[in-house]
Amino acid sequence: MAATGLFQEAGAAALLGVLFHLVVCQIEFELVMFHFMAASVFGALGLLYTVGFLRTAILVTSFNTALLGSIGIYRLLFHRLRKFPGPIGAKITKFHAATLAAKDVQYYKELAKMHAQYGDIVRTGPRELSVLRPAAVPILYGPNSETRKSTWYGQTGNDPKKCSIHMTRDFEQHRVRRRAWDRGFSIKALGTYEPRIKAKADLLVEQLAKSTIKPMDMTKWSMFFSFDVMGDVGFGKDFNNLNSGIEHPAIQGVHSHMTMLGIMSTVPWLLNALGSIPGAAAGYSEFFSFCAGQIREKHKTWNSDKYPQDIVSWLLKAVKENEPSASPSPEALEDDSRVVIIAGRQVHETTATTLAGVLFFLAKHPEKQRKLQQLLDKAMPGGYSQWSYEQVKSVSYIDDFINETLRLRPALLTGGARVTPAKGIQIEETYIPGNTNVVVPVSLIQRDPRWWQRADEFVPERFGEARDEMETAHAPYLPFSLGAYSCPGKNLAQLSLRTSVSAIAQNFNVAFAPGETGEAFENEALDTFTVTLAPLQLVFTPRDASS
Ligand code: HEM
Repeated sequence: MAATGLFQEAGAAALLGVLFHLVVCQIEFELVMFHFMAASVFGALGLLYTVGFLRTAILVTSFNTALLGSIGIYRLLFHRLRKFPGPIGAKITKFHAATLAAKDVQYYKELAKMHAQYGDIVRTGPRELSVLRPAAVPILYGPNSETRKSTWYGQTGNDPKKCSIHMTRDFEQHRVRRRAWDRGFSIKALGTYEPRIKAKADLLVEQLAKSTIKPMDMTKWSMFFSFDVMGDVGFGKDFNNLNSGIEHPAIQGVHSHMTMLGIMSTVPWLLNALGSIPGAAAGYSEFFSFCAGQIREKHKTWNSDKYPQDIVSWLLKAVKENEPSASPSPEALEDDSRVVIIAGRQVHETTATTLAGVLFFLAKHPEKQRKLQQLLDKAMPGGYSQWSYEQVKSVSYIDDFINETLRLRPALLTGGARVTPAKGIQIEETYIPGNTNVVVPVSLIQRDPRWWQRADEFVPERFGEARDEMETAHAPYLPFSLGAYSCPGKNLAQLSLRTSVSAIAQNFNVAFAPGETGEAFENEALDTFTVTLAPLQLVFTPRDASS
């Protein structure tokens, strides 16, 4: 009799598990996963206290087995994406992606294998598709796109009043807040950053001159340059990386967590849930308190008559003047200030990885390096002492070099996922249902030989004199993303890159250090949302001494 009762209770728990799934599969459950997990633990403890261990174990097991079974069957057989091809594991759970990412932290390579096996549109998660078609680019990322930021952006919490612009999923709130950011990147604002960036480039040149004694790891030094620029232009602070040759302590903690984050952020709710556990973000505490301290200091020394000299001051100005574009709370302002250095919870070292990429290609293609140097020499015959940003901008080959680097080595390998509107979207012959997370794998589409001639070769000329011949205008290219959520820092990044690359190419001949082949740098980039690079040992020979 007791056994029958227990059996009935287990059946009821299983039924509850299935019903629970049927209710929650209608909502974005990822965002309340932490609350569900916490409630489950308390519920199980309550049961343990009232009905004892054996019955609790049976009830919990029945509920969870039925819940997971129901989820698995639904996702495989009844889900609106059931007809899309992809690995079975990916159709059932995003932990499949986490397992692939954990292999070598090179998810983009796993994604390439999946596309080779399953075609242009692959189901890479229960409600996620990866689409390798140029037609998808304007539909997902174009200025008129009806898609929105996907669940991935809920990983630091989903309250638009508290999160940064990058994690703001509400379209209207995002649009209004972007104005404060865009002011910090206006032509006039960039004009105030320009001499300070040149000063950092001078410091870098000084340090590189020492490489004749000892090769320099340019993965590291590109990072030092770019963080010093962001310290100055972002906060009005000297991070002192270039002088000391040591990473600022506030960013060390963030850096050491990148691999783990690269893996965990493949599961949209995991970081959100872990981040809700007190103490889980301890690695970030120094960085968080650094940013909070900077805001406090700026509040104290605020002078409303002074033209803002850095990006955070532009954001603070919007707050002080009660602008609609202002960060809506002190928490949101702090999170925004963190975006200057990191996006989401990943280090925002996009400019650094691009600079290191340009230096890699300079060393790998000496003939292209010479071409760049000759063009710079022609524009500034008096050498570096005659350097001017106007002249650098007149050398369009420098932009071609940067663009080609960003094509072959985009700083965001996979790109941001977007969620489709309720009515769905049509990409050529394929209808993609509503409420689906869709991503275009940037690193794959920008190398696809169907749309790029000599796709794997480094040919900067495709963005310049060979543009028509190589049909560049028709090929999918989106290293800064496009549309409403595209990078507001693009012009600043270009300013930093043009300044540093021209300074290096004018002053030095760049070559691989003895024993360095560049292979590890080329092939072992880690996919940690933004990319993490292998070391790159280079030597910089002063040009007047060698050429
Ligand atoms: C070569 C350098 C850079 C590249 C390739 C790059 C690329 C990107 C991309 C692809 C996105 C879209 C991310 C997404 O869809 O989730 C983005 C967003 C963003 N970037 Fe950059 N970025 C660069 C430099 C910068 C710099 C220097 C800043 C200055 C702070 C910056 C600030 C931002 C911000 C605030 C966003 C979020 C925009 C929004 O959600 O509205 N970026 N960037």
